[in-house]
Amino acid sequence: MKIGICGCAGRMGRMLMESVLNTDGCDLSGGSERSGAPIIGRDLGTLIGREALDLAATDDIAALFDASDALIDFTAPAATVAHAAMAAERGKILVVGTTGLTPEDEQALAAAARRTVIVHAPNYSVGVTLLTALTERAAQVLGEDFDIEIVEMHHRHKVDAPSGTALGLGRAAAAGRAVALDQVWCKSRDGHTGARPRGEIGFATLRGGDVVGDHSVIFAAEGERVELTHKASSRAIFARGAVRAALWAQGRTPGLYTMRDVLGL
Ligand SMILES: NC(=O)C1=CN([C@@H]2O[C@H](COP(=O)(O)OP(=O)(O)OC[C@H]3O[C@@H](n4cnc5c(N)ncnc54)[C@H](OP(=O)(O)O)[C@@H]3O)[C@@H](O)[C@H]2O)C=CC1
Ligand SMILES: O=C(O)C1=N[C@H](C(=O)O)C[C@H](O)C1
Repeated sequence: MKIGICGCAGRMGRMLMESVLNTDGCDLSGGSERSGAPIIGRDLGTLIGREALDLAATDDIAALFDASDALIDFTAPAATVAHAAMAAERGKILVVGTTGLTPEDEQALAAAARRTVIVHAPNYSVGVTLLTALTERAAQVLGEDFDIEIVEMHHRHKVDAPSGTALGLGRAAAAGRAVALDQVWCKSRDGHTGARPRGEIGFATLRGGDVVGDHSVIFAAEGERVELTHKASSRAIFARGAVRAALWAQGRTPGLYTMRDVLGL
């Protein structure tokens, strides 16, 4: 399978190229960055500290899509929406890791997925995908006597909050309680907030240093507390999961899939 990487010079883009090159059955077809980026024209192999690959970073997205069976996109919301439209036009598989999408961006992805296969997950690690399934089940079993709080910490460069994973965990908890997350969430607190409403799902965001990604879901009741935690110490886990998702997507019916579909969770 020929896989192209959108945002190839980013923290995840570099990891993704490494992962494609290390995976049997995958070939790296190229990598893109935005027009005018200083990296355009640079060899992708030397970009990740390997031998030259004779593939240059490009801003010619159409050419990259035409050269690829699947694209993996960990970029920024506006770029991801444009890439989804191009994947739909050209019938290419798209694996999206970008977070911070607006509801309108998510609708654009869903529209594109009527014409091609799109996998979209805020976190491609096996551990977080399991944590998501466990969160849904725990919320269902524990019920509203347990207050749910989701705490996340990421590196100082992260631009969106709460993290896509935290919101995904919130959605799973809400699904376990058969409610819509946006009816019960509290994304931050400040000042005289009043007592905590029953049924609320709260979020707390920490940023600092080089933390790859920590997430905890806390179920707190009178007399007991359950905490489910995942800590990522390498971005390689996300990259491996995304490449696995691209391979899984081959031959699927057009639609919008998640990492839970890929892992059967
Ligand atoms: N789902 C998952 O498992 C994970 C998701 N993420 C998410 O992935 C995204 C990227 O994270 P990260 O790699 O840390 O961020 P980076 O900022 O390091 O990388 C993003 C890259 O995409 C580039 N880019 C932006 N617009 C375009 C465009 N139009 N065409 C091509 N490239 C473009 C950026 O360029 P420039 O710098 O010029 O803007 C940058 O090089 C974030 O949304 C993050 O939350 C991260 C880890 C795991
Ligand atoms: O920006 C990051 O770094 C990460 N983003 C994802 C998110 O927003 O959940 C996943 C991971 O935790 C790393």
